[in-house]
Formats: sequence, C-alpha cells, structure tokens
Amino acid sequence: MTQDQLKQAVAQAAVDHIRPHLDAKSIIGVGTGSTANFFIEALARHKMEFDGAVASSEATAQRLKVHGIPVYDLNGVDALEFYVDGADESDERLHLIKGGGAALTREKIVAAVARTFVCIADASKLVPVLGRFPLPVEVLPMARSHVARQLVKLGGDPVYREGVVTDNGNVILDVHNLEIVDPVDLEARINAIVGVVTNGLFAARPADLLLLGTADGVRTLTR
Ligand SMILES: O=C[C@H](O)[C@H](O)[C@H](O)COP(=O)(O)O
Repeated sequence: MTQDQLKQAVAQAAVDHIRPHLDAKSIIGVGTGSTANFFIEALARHKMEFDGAVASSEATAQRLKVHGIPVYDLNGVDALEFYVDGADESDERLHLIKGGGAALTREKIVAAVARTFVCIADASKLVPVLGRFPLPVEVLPMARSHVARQLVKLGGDPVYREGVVTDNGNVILDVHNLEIVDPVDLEARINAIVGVVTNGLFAARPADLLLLGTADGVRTLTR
C-alpha cells in the first residue's frame, strides 16, 4: 500500500467513527495537511448528515467550501464534539508533534474546544520518542532572534522556516535535536518564552484516539 492509500484508509476510518454521532446540528473541527485533505474528501460524501465545519487554516476553509461544506467561525460555536486532524509524529501516549504545515496554532485552538480529538496518520508517524521531526514553533516576527536564543538554551537547534508566514502573520522556527523526555513540561517551557505564540507539541491536550494506517489495516490506539 502507498502512503496515500494508508492516509485514505484512516480518513475513511475517521468518518466511519464519527458518523453515528452526527446530526443536523453537528459542527466538526477539521485539521490541516494531506491526511486531513483525504478526510475532507471522505466527509464531503456525507455532507447532508451534519451542519458544517470549523477549519484550522485558511487552506482547509477553502477546501471545505469547494466541497460544499459550510464553514463556521469558531467564536460562534458553543461546542465541538470532534476534531479530526493529522500529525507529524505521535508517541504511544498520543502526545503529538504538529505544525509541519505551519497551522499549529489554529489547530491547537480548535483541538482545545473539541471534546474528542481524533488523530489520523499513516504508520510512519508513530515513534517511540517524539523529536525526530523538528518541533515547529510559531513566533511573532520581531521576537524571532530572541526566541531562537532561548530555544538554544533549552538544548535545541532552531532553524528559521524561510519564506513561510502563518495564517496569523507570524513566522516559524523548526527546532532540531531536542531531547523530548517530558513533552508536557517542554510544551509549557517553550510557550513561556516571550514572543512565542505556541509550539507544535500537543501534550497538555493530546489526541484522544489515534487511527493509524498500517499495511495490515487501521489500528486504533487510545490513551
Ligand atoms: O500544520 C500542519 C499540521 O499540523 C498537519 O496536521 C501535519 O503537518 C501533518 O500533515 P500531513 O497529514 O500532511 O502529514
């Protein structure tokens, strides 16, 4: 199976998981990236079964609209039962690294509102210890050098993601070579640096369910 087929399989599994819980008033949180895009395609086939979606990026909002799914502003939404999104890495406890597509801040906000965060990923994303994937940190542009110096003090090698501006008008530092022994602690320490908007560790609020695409089928991991 190709990686895209694995992503398609988990996207379909996520739709199968949430469908029994949908009604005409349901609004679904939708993530960003290639795996989330497969989810949008699969979800669109059932667009008459729910009300609409909240998007974690401008790109996702655009794609949802193209598929005929109404997009709502998160501020007007009281509750989200589900948030479905991919990840760059997950450990067995469903702590994640996200932000390879620079959408981490809005993703973290939508995930915080959702009651259930369903993560969808192909098997290559499951790792024993987080950190092989460089950790994305969204930073206010004027604080870039200051934040980079603080990240070096934490043991990382930050690299400015040239040419990338987030949907929020900020920049990204990708932090290489971090030893992520305690993801919850590191998430909080990086977020405490002045100028950081947020970082791509989803550890204080991990996924609730990981649907993992493997050659033998979709594996379900829970916390
Ligand atoms: O900013 C992007 C997101 O965190 C994505 O969910 C993550 O990068 C995974 O993307 P993909 O499904 O394309 O591997």
